[in-house]
Amino acid sequence: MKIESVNVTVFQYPTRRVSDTAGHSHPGPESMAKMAMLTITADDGTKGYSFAPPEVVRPFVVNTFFRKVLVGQDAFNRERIWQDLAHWQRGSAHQLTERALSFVEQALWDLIGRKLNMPVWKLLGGFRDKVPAYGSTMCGDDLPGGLSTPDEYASFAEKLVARGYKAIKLHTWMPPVSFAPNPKMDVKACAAVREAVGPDIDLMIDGYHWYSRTEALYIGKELEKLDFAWFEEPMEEESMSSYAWLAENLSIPIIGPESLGGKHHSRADWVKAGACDILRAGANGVGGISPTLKVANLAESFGMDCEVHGNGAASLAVIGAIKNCRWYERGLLHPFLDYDVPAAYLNSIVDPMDENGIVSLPTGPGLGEDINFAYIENNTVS
Ligand SMILES: O=C(O)[C@H](O)[C@@H](O)[C@@H](O)C(=O)NO
Ligand SMILES: [Mg+2]
Repeated sequence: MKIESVNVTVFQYPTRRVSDTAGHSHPGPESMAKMAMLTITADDGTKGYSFAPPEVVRPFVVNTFFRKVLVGQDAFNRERIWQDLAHWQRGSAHQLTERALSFVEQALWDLIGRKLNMPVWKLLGGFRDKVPAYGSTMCGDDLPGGLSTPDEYASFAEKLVARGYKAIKLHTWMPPVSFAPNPKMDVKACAAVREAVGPDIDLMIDGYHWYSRTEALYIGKELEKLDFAWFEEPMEEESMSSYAWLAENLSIPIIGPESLGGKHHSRADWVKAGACDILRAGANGVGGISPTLKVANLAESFGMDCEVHGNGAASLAVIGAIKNCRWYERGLLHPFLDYDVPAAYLNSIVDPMDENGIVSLPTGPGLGEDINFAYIENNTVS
């Protein structure tokens, strides 16, 4: 099955998610956003798809890297294609990013799964067809009735538990929110949520990512009193020694790295340095589904869990194939937004959750996205 073409369709769709000046999403007025659908077509007509921000898979990236490496290759030689692209990253002047690599690799997996008429998670190992989800909140805000006070976090947490979630992760306040960063406010939000949901719900925090060691130590010690399940990205992840120091000084599990580059390579060094108790990798951030699987397998070899970063089909493809991931990150959630409503270009969401907080993995071929091709065709902008 030779790869014949790699194409990108950019289309617009309505959204109520806006980004702040640090790139974090919050609810906002409805606006039209743009999305790119990356399509890999094989010589027998089989197609594979992934969705990406248009700038990540812009024409320069597709023409300069994707087409030159993929076209003419056997689509089943996915690892060879991935290695060839990954090696080009060094000489790409930072134009071939981990995220671009992730999205083209995901489309390749989707193509393979569609060709074999099997879900990717089953192709990769088929460990499970269901997974418990944690509710991952948006970052805090200053929206009255939103996530602007500890009590509003507590009230939202109660709603999430009523919806079925058995675990909740708080993204707390970060700049540009006026009073952030604020370790004491972070702790107050965590304490209010623990008070509201009781002792049987797993709680985690993912707060401001640039605290000092002493600020992170203070928060961590307070979280231990609240029996939090993990402490995520409180400091700059480029400083692995800071995380090793923090993990040495706290009993609460430290999880990471999430946003650090270096794919599965950097994560091996984190394990060796004792910089985390739980590994983390996302299929959009470490170069795709296979590198995420490599991180999960590395973690398993050291008796560690690997909590997959982010929601979506690619995350589920990995989680369905491995044992050492306890949760699916379902989010990001906010009181003002209904997560269960699919985006206009999808007929249904890929991660439906029942009243017990269990997400059933997609049974369709490939990544299992229920794509509304007619909508995309009617809303194509380039
Ligand atoms: O806003 C962001 O940085 C991301 O959405 C991130 O917060 C979120 O994906 C995350 O950290 N999950 O663990
Ligand atoms: Mg995170």
